[in-house]
Amino acid sequence: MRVLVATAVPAERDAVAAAFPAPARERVAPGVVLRSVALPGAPGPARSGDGPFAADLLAAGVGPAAAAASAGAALAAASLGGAPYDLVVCAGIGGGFPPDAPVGSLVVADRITAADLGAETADGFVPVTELGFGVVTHVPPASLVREAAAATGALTGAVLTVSTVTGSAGRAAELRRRHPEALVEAMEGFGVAEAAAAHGVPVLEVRAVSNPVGPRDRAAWRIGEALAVLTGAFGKLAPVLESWNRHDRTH
Ligand SMILES: O=C(O)c1cccc(C(=O)CC[C@H]2O[C@@H](n3cnc4c(=O)[nH]cnc43)[C@H](O)[C@@H]2O)c1
Repeated sequence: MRVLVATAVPAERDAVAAAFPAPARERVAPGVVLRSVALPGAPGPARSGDGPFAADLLAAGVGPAAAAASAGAALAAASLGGAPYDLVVCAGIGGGFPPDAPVGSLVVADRITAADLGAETADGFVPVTELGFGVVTHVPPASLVREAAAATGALTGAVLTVSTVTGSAGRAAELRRRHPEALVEAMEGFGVAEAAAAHGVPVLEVRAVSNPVGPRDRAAWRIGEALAVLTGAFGKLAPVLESWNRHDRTH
C-alpha cells in the first residue's frame, strides 16, 4: 500500500512522521520534496500494491491551489516512476464548528467540500456546480472512512475547504447554514482531492481540531495539542490503511 500524505506546513508533516518508528528519508521529485516513512517490513519507495504500508509525506503549502499543485506533482512523479500511489491522505490541523467538533478532537471527512468555490449573487452564494461547472465535493471511500474513524475514535462529517480562514461569528453561522453536516473547515482538502481524482486515486482527509471556527483569536489556537492528536491518529491509522484494499472495498 503506497500512500501520499499531504499536509499544509512542515510542522504538520513532522507530526505525521512522528507516528512512525524510523526517521523519514528525504527524496526530491520535480516540484516537490517528499519524506518517506514506513511500517516495519514495508517495501521501499520503488514498490507499489496492497502490501505493507509505506507513505510519502509532503508539506504541500497552504490553501487549495498550492495543495493541488504539489499533490499533483507528487502523484505524477510516482506514476511516471512506475510506483503510483494507492491512496492520498490530506492531513493537518483545522478549525472545528462548535459544539460538534471541539478543540482537540479528530475528524475524518466523509465529504470534502469546497465551501467558497462559486459566485455571490443577489440571492446569496451559488456553488460552481449550479453555474454548470466542475465539482464542489469529493467523497472518500465509505469503508475507509468507517475503518479510519473506528480505529482512531474520530468523528466523521463534512470537512469544508476555504481559501479564507473564517474570522467572524456571522461567517461561521453562514457556512454552517449552507453545510449543516460540516464539522471542520481547513484550507487544502479540496485541492488535494482534485489532484487525487485527476489521477484516479481515492482520497481521505483527517483533521485535528486546533481552534473553533468563529471570531478570530489566533492566540487561542491549540496548535501543539492538535499536532499531538495528529501524531496519535496516524499511529492508529497506518495499520488500517495497510489492510484497506481499494479494489474490493469501495463502499
Ligand atoms: O505556527 C505554527 O507553529 C503552526 C504549526 C502547524 C500549523 C500551522 C498552521 O497555521 C496551519 C495552517 C493550516 O491549518 C488549517 N487551519 C487551522 N485552523 C483553521 C481554520 O480555523 N480555518 C481554516 N483553516 C484552518 C488550514 O488548513 C491551514 O492551512 C501553524
